[in-house]
Amino acid sequence: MSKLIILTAPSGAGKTTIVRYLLETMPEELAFSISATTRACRPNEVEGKDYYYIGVEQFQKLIEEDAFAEWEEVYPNQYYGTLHSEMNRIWQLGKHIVFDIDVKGAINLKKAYPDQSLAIFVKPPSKEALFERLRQRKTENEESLRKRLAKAEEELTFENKFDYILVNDVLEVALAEALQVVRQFTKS
Ligand SMILES: Nc1ncnc2c1ncn2[C@@H]1O[C@H](COP(=O)(O)OP(=O)(O)OP(=O)(O)O)[C@@H](O)[C@H]1O
Ligand SMILES: Nc1nc2c(ncn2[C@@H]2O[C@H](COP(=O)(O)O)[C@@H](O)[C@H]2O)c(=O)[nH]1
Repeated sequence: MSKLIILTAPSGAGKTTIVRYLLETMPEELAFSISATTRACRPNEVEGKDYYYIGVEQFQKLIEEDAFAEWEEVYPNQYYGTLHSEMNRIWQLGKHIVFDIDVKGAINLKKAYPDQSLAIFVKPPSKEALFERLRQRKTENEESLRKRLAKAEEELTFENKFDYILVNDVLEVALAEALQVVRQFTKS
């Protein structure tokens, strides 16, 4: 049976880094769920690989058409969502689906697929480390950085809602632990 591996965390905790490693290490078994988003494409990102970049109007039309398995307005006027069509695409490949989604989206997806999903909360070693990682990544301007840090404060209180808490302190340790947990889950 195809399974759902959901990685969630406050912005900057390292879930994209961990997701990329899992996909590179288990390419035959795992595929990434490419979300739709209304946020702008970053210089290092690729349409149809990192996200499907769409406008707010199109996003709202898709909501009305019930095209999303889950969606959230993660930041004001920035929508992100998992399309049913994307999940079907990966199921047709016969692979397990890996998600990189926000905390509320992860809770909703887990509720929708309780028997076949593993929801992993990636936890930074400290708030200071999280803030520093986000600043160092240099993807955000002052305003979006402030919004992400404010939201992170709230999201850090949700860790007990998930199946597994993965502390991402030393990256190599976290990657090895993530791989072990995912291998065990996909075999079960
Ligand atoms: N263990 C670690 N130690 C130091 N830096 C790290 C570690 N893990 C990830 N990073 C770095 O921290 C930054 C944030 O990581 P990443 O982009 O993976 O976070 P994220 O949780 O996916 O954030 P977002 O939700 O904003 O997309 C990146 O620059 C990444 O290289
Ligand atoms: N609920 C959902 N959240 C999603 C989805 N795709 C990504 N995300 C989350 O949004 C934030 C911001 O991402 P960024 O790429 O702008 O840094 C982060 O927490 C992602 O995990 C989705 O389909 N649904």
